[in-house]
Amino acid sequence: MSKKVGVLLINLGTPEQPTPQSVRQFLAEFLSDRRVVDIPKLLWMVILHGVILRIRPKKVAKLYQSIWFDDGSPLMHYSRKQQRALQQALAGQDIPVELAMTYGNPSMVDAGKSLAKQGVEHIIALPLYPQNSRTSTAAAFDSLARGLAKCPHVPGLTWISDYHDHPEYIAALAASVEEYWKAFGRGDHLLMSFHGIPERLERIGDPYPKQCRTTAKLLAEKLGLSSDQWQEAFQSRFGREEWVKPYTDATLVAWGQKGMGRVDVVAPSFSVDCLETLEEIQIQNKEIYLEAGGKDYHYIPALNADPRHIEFLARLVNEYLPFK
Ligand SMILES: C=CC1=C(C)c2cc3[nH]c(cc4nc(cc5[nH]c(cc1n2)c(C)c5CCC(=O)O)C(CCC(=O)O)=C4C)c(C)c3C=C
Ligand SMILES: [Fe+2]
Ligand SMILES: [Fe+2]
Repeated sequence: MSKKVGVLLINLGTPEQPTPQSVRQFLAEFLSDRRVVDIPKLLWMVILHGVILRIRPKKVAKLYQSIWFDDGSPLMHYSRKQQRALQQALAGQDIPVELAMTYGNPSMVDAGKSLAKQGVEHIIALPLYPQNSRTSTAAAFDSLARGLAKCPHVPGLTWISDYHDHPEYIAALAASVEEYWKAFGRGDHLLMSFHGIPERLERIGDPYPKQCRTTAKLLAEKLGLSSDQWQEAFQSRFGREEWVKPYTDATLVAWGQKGMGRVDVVAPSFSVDCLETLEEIQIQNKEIYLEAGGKDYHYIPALNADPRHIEFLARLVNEYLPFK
């Protein structure tokens, strides 16, 4: 038995415009998701609507403005590029590729309809999160399930839960670091900065932090780095809870205060560049490091639509093909 297969690339979502209204709409949907914030619902709704959505959108809209591209949000720009490139890579196999966001547009429903129109009866869903967390991957799964609930029938489904230790993913990351070093010289230390999650979630079984540590170790091994040449850290802390440590910003302050030389930063939990890499890592964290006394700081871009990344994604899809 064989059915036509299609690929659904999934990422987080992003505001339509770098304006407070648009950012508020995005944050309201994202931060209302119980997979992302799981404190008691009534309390959280009061904090979210009473405080956070009144203050944060204005501040964060300015940050988006500082990195916005001519054609929109960087996350959307690179996600579209990935979709087109993967579509091309899989064209010979007649496998269509659609893009959907967990929050906002393009929606799961629109992407599903488009795949159905192209005759797809089995979807390979590929969340572009190398490491699996309830706050990202599981949230994407819920969003897909909500989308499918609106469809007349549910197609076959293959869910790629993570690829944090896939040798070709590690090789693509290592090649991007080496290429960067070849073009711009090499720092004394490599900081691998992953998006953080609350520490409490790791204690109750979220596999994400452990998978990040594995990715970091494998990348260091592939690059031939000794333990004093690299470190992993976790960024983008939100709220008052303790998040997984070490924190990226605190690490950079400590390194700067020691008067360390050049630091290179790579972000292996981000498939595409976005606010958290282009603004938080490339702008904010650079300032933090230099102000603390560090000498030089470079951000190594995400894999985005790099040919090696697309080749890896095409291979991953092929490894998960249900009908061989
Ligand atoms: C409780 C808060 C958050 C958790 C948990 C969280 C997990 C998480 N997020 C990503 C990937 C991205 N997050 C991005 C932005 C972003 N993240 C949070 C909060 C949590 N994330 C907020 C509030 C924001 C918006 C910006 C802000 O207000 O500070 C983005 C970038 C989006 C963009 O438009 O560019 C990405 C990507 C992962 C992978 C993850 C868990 C592993
Ligand atoms: Fe986030
Ligand atoms: Fe951030």
